[in-house]
Amino acid sequence: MPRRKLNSLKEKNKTNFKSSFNALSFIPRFFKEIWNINKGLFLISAICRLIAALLPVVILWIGKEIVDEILLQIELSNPDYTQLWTYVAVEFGLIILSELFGRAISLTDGLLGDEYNIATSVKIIKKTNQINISQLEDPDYYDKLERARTQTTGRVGLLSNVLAQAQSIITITSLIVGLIYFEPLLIILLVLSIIPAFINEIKFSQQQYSLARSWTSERRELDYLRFIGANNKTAKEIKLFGLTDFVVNRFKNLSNSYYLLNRKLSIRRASLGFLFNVLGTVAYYGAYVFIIFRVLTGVITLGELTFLSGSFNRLMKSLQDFFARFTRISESALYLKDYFDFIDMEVEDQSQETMPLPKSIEIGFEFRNVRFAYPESNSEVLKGVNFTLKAGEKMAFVGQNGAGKTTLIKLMLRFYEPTSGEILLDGININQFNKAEYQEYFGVIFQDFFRYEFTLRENIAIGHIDEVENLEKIKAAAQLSLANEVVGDLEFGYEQQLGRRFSNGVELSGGQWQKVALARAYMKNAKVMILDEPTSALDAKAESEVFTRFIGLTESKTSIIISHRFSTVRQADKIVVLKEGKILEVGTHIELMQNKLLYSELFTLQAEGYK
Ligand SMILES: Nc1ncnc2c1ncn2[C@@H]1O[C@H](COP(=O)(O)OP(=O)(O)OP(=O)(O)O)[C@@H](O)[C@H]1O
Repeated sequence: MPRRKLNSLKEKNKTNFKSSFNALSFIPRFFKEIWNINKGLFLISAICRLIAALLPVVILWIGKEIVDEILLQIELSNPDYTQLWTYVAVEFGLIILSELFGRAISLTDGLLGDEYNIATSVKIIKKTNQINISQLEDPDYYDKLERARTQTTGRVGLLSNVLAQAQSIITITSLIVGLIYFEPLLIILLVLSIIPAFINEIKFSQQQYSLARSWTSERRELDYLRFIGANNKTAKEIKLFGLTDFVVNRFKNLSNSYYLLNRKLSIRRASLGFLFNVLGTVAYYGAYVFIIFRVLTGVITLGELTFLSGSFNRLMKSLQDFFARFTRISESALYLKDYFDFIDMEVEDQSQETMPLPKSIEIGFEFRNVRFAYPESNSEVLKGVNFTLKAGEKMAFVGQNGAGKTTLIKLMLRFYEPTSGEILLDGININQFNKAEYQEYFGVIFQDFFRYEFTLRENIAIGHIDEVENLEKIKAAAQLSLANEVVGDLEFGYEQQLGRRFSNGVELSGGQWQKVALARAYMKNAKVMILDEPTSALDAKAESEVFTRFIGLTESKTSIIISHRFSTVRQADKIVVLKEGKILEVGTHIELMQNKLLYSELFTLQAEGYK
């Protein structure tokens, strides 16, 4: 396993110095986003930093004046300390001010960071909604989404780092001006001692980013293993099947290989970093000895010694911080690039001229020689499918697992495009309609419907979220799907929190969840209703009742139901039997029973099972 990872590190995403620097070009856009989020707060932060940046050199200079003033007054027979105490008072005031600005900066950074965090999270959620289902199912796109989503804290850190960097530049410039004024030679010593450490930092941070990036999918796997190894949903199976060691070993193997690679890099980074920092300290003491000599030979005063050694020390520290921060910034900027890459991901152009959708369905849907293979897959899932679904007709799809039933629905809903062939609505290719408007036509409950850990009321309202406050409608939908039977057992009725993730949450049984999901279908007055195995977890009596109500309520509606239960299927007007991506038979229950092909075989098998 480790070998595979080492190779993958070499192969994947070899970012270099250039890409680190290139990523910095995203910073202006980043600041534009922050500026747009809260201009006032941003301005306050900038002003506080500007003032705070100039304070160190002013404080050092006052310190010099204090020392020189003390020395001057000591020499005098009739000393006057007014000036001295004024300097001390000013220094005291400045220190308090610097504390105040320091606090103001952390406060504004924190607030801006929070606002930015909220705004980007919202952006990511909205963008995810614009992206095609096919893109979301593609691992490469998913990795991008993952990096954009998980690096939010990194981007917030970037904000204060970049602002601190701007502040640092002003402080450094002011200290350099002071040093040049008294001892220009010291600058050269300073620069020489700091550059190697900077190059070292940049090189390693880039390598560490490269490693982290090339491990995006493995990190997803690690997250997944952590999830299945430690949560209440999988606990039953993990315990019963004794899977703990299996999950732990898999987790350990994967994380160890990352740990080893990262450790190697970190040790090299730390050792070289230490060596270069020692070089900095040597330079500092060299400068110190040099200044002491200058005082001893009477070239500079004791006050100037205080100022120079203070400035040199502060400057060295500031430069070290500056360079370390620079590498942190270029590292975070690479994550920023991931975020902007995701935000800039191309979405389908919705602005094209589209045909108006028919107000009501007159003719119906027609699948004409539809073939389809999932992206990145070589095998065709649908191999030339032809059928019509007339307006108002109730159709059932039947077929063994993997026959292509759900895929047909996904194509009808335009989650994917057929590889060839066409799907028509009232004679017009469904591609011609505005996608969002077209999808509004449908009320769909998928077999893998999501169990939202919201309240029961919200879970039902998901079907038409605008009606979330319309309890009457929600209750009516619950009655039709039998979800009202669930309500009686819940302490807080429709306001009951569902699922175990949050406090007071109650878990429902599989069948109860299905009744709740089914209620969603009744929330919307959709023109086409699609139920993809929505009743598999219901007991036989409940299913028959649910389906009779469904038929009754959707009498004038076009609908499709996918089910493996023939007692349900037989009630449909038309049954489509699929086998390995092809239509084997189409007809009513009676017609198909007379055909004596797959349908009658499966029906008889199931009927015998119930005897
Ligand atoms: N997102 C996907 N990417 C690649 N292949 C997929 C994807 N979804 C489904 N498939 C494949 O397409 C084939 C048909 O799947 P589909 O879900 O349409 O079957 P189904 O008839 O609804 O089956 P079931 O009765 O088990 O629900 C299967 O072989 C499946 O592996």
